[in-house]
Amino acid sequence: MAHSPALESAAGAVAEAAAPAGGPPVIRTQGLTKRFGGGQLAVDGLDLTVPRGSVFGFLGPNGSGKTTTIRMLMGLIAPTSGVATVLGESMPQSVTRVLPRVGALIEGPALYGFLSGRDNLRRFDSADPTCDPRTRDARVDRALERVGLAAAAGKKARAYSLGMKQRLGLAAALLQPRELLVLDEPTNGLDPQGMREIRALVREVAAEGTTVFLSSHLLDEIEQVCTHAAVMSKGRLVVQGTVAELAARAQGRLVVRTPDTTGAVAVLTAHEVTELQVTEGQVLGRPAADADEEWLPRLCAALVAAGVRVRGFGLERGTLEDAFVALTGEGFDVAG
Ligand SMILES: Nc1ncnc2c1ncn2[C@@H]1O[C@H](COP(=O)(O)OP(=O)(O)OP(=O)(O)O)[C@@H](O)[C@H]1O
Repeated sequence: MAHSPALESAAGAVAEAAAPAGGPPVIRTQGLTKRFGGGQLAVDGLDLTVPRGSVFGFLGPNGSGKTTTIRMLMGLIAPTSGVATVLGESMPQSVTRVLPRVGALIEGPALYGFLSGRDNLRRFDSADPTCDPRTRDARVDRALERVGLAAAAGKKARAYSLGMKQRLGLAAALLQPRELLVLDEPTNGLDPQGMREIRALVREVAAEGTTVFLSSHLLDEIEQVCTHAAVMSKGRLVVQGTVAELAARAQGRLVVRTPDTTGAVAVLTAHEVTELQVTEGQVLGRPAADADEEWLPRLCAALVAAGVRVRGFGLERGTLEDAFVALTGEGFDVAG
């Protein structure tokens, strides 16, 4: 996508509207940029603001720069330019102070296949110098319970399904209460039930006061669990804000149910409704961008006056997917 200054200023406006009422953001980046050795510009001038207490969805198609951003935020790779602060500290400079306050699941957990799920967690716990060894077993059991792996805890990790491995990774991130949980595509490879369970867990962790930052290429996932979202496309931030604000930017769709579709199309066209689609007993269309509140009842009256038998009439709410398509001018499932 060619970069649009209009989109950039729109992104800034929404970011300001979504800024927290009090307290510094949990994650903030300014001009964060990563150019890889081969010249690949993976992240380009990213200004991101993640409010404390949010469930923040980091959304974008494959290859849009999400993992590269997360790796910079976690101090795993250094940015080419720009700055990132996490929990008020500069990254990667303060990585040793910041990481104990963050639970992270990035690119799948590093597990020992020959160890059981429980022993893998014990290993993670013992690698953390802040964890008291005397309470280790209780912590490990609680984490296994939370992710639904208590019954499979004695099995070797190599016998785990992808979903079970993902849950074990999440259990590792949840061993200690954290201020921030960072999850890179946490539901990738899970079946619908597994996805629901992870989403429920994310809501639960957020309700306890942990800020959650999760990346996803699934729009409906973001709509279901996130309070805020940022949309990436080809390394650049397209927009960020609350999910409600973003969805509100998506234009609604007009739906007219009528047997008189030809007459309805004539009236809708005269009222500047575009992208008309006619199906059996129904006409769909896109209202003009500047349509005001009074436009809808006026249009309905015009349909009736033209003798169109209106059996149903209304505006359907726009989805985040509509917003994404409207903002980027591209479908969502394109590789970057
Ligand atoms: N180590 C690397 N060296 C060179 N290019 C890289 C490297 N890592 C990522 N890239 C490139 O940077 C771009 C962004 O990749 P990134 O993995 O951050 O995207 P993503 O949004 O997380 O996608 P995915 O969900 O597929 O991981 C891609 O074009 C990718 O090929």
